Amino acid sequence: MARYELVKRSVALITLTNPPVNALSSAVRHAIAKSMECALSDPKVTAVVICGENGSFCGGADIREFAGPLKGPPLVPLLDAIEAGEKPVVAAIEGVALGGGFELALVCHYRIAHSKARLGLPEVTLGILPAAGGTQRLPRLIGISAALELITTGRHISAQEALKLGIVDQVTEQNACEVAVEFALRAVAKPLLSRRVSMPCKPREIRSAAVMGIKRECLHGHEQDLGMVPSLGTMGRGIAVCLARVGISVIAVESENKLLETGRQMVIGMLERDAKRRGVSASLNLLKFTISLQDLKDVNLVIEAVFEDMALKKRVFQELSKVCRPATLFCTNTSGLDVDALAGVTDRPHLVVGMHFFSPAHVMKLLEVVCGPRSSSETIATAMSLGKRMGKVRVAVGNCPGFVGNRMLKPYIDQATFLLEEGDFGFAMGVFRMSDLAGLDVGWRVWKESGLTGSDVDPENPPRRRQGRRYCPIPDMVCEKGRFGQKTGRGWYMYDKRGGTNAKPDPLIQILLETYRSKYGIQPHNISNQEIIERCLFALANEGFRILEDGIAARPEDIDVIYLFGYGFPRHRGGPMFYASMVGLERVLERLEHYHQAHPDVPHLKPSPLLKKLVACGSPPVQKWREHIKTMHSHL
Ligand SMILES: CCCCCCC/C=C/C(=O)SCCNC(=O)CCNC(=O)[C@H](O)C(C)(C)COP(=O)(O)OP(=O)(O)OC[C@H]1O[C@@H](n2cnc3c(N)ncnc32)[C@H](O)[C@@H]1OP(=O)(O)O
Repeated sequence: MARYELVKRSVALITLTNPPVNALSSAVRHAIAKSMECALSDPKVTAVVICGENGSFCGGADIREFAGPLKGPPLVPLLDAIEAGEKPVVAAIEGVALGGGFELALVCHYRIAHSKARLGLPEVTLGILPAAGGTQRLPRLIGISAALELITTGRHISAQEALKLGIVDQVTEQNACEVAVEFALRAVAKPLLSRRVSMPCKPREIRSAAVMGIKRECLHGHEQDLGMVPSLGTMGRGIAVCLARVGISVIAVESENKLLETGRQMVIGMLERDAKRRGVSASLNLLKFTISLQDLKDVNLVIEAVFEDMALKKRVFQELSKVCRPATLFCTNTSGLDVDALAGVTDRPHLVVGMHFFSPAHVMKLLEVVCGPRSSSETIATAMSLGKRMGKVRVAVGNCPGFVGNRMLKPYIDQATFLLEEGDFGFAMGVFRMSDLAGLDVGWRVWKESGLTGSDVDPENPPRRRQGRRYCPIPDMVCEKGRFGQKTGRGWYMYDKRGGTNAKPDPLIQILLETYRSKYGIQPHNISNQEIIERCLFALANEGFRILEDGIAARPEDIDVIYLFGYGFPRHRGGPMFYASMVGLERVLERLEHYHQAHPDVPHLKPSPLLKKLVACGSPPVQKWREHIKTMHSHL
């Protein structure tokens, strides 16, 4: 009822043999159980392939046994044991994988399908529901709506559709069994945890954490001696407070005794005020301050919150790799740098994850958990669970420049500055106040690093264009005057003091704009509120559609949560994606097309393919968009 053989010296090949469709009779279930036992206990076996004889994987429960009493091993524990096994199991699907046969494939860690294979859960056509885990595993794998559709219709799908939905890992024209054996050999060294569809990964318990910050001023010194110059900055202080107030022991790293004392006083002050407000005693005994990285050797997790500089962060992670236990998780609070590049310099890339807090970290609710391609499911689950314990609204996102929130901000801010260039200064100033608050130098540094501005860029050749697209240099001109926003008391607005929050229009900015416009012969014109809103918000949502296409966010609701909790998007509008759906996707598309025609050198205004596709499909409601998205990030 199942043949067991060793192929390629280390792969156990289990072939179901129950003609005509290798249905899961009691004898077949018994044979699978025995074969798996052999495979898992034989040290020569490093991987397993399950296939079916005569070009058919498995037609499901053996309907010939339906009339009698259940005999032989029950299917559900058998399938659970296959999934839980410590050796990779690959399903080689030829012909059909239906009902229980499909459920058998779902417990395998990888699925290879022949191009002519068909898969489905036809139970509904027999008046029953999939009873061997299909109703749980399939939604986890492909999302609730797509799974519900397959479960409730019993529709058979092709191998190609299964690939598109993310059910199979590879489709082949060749012998699926041979391809699966080769695949299994390559899967041997890979972690299995994230391949177990049914098992929500268990997070680790975090009892102790370290928070490291390095202020910008220490950057130069740090280049000479990494270990001794860390210093807890604003983000580090906020994160340390968040950790201590939920009972986690925190080691805060400072660079020198003077800074140590200042940092200690600030954190203790924050915790005492916080405890007073909440009517509890401050958890000061959980805090330790140190200037020695050696003190981090036993912590469960480190949150790096150093100055936003890739080279510096890399050095910090290299140093941490030397000091910390091999199991310590490394989290980075970067707001947009490549998490995988940081993982790559450590001795534990699977234990590296982004935890992007928003400033001030002890107040702002949002936490983006950035999943690098090598972050393990356990690492991600731990970061998500820690965020929950800290009372954060957590969204798992993919790894790309700016992740979700800051990536979408770019086209939004670009539009605001282009509007500033074209029109008068009298429109709603949300973008500019926000930029003053965040610090104008942050974006300026990123633009310099990406070659958009700086001493080696000729601003006049060609003017107002960079890298083949429209570019507005006004923000650079503001920064060149040392106006970095609230922290310098001057930015787009003027403030009564450094760090002041009371923004007043600054005549110097008005003069700067007038001089700039006359230099480039720009005739300012009135810009309607409608155009301002459409160009800023539709460009924002348009980037959101691209983020969904790229698999950086799993669903539009995640983007909305990020904007509601991290960027002050008006609650009653529901977030940029919900807002776009309320305006009407046809309208958003039509306006973006209009603005892109008027500004062909602004690629962010070009409607994204997903937006076009959704409109072509009749503008489905937000919760249905996922069905139209091809790319799915396996961790999200
Ligand atoms: C009891 C403990 C286990 C708990 C179960 C847990 C949950 C699992 C539930 C299920 O799996 S329910 C069963 C789901 N499977 C099906 O509904 C498949 C039904 N079959 C088909 O759709 C088709 O037969 C086919 C597989 C697509 C093949 O179609 P084709 O047109 O190529 O050939 P057919 O003439 O239809 O069939 C050929 C031959 O195969 C026999 N057969 C098909 N499926 C089964 C089966 N599941 N069990 C036993 N036999 C099956 C079919 O009767 C034909 O036989 P003959 O008439 O030629 O003798």
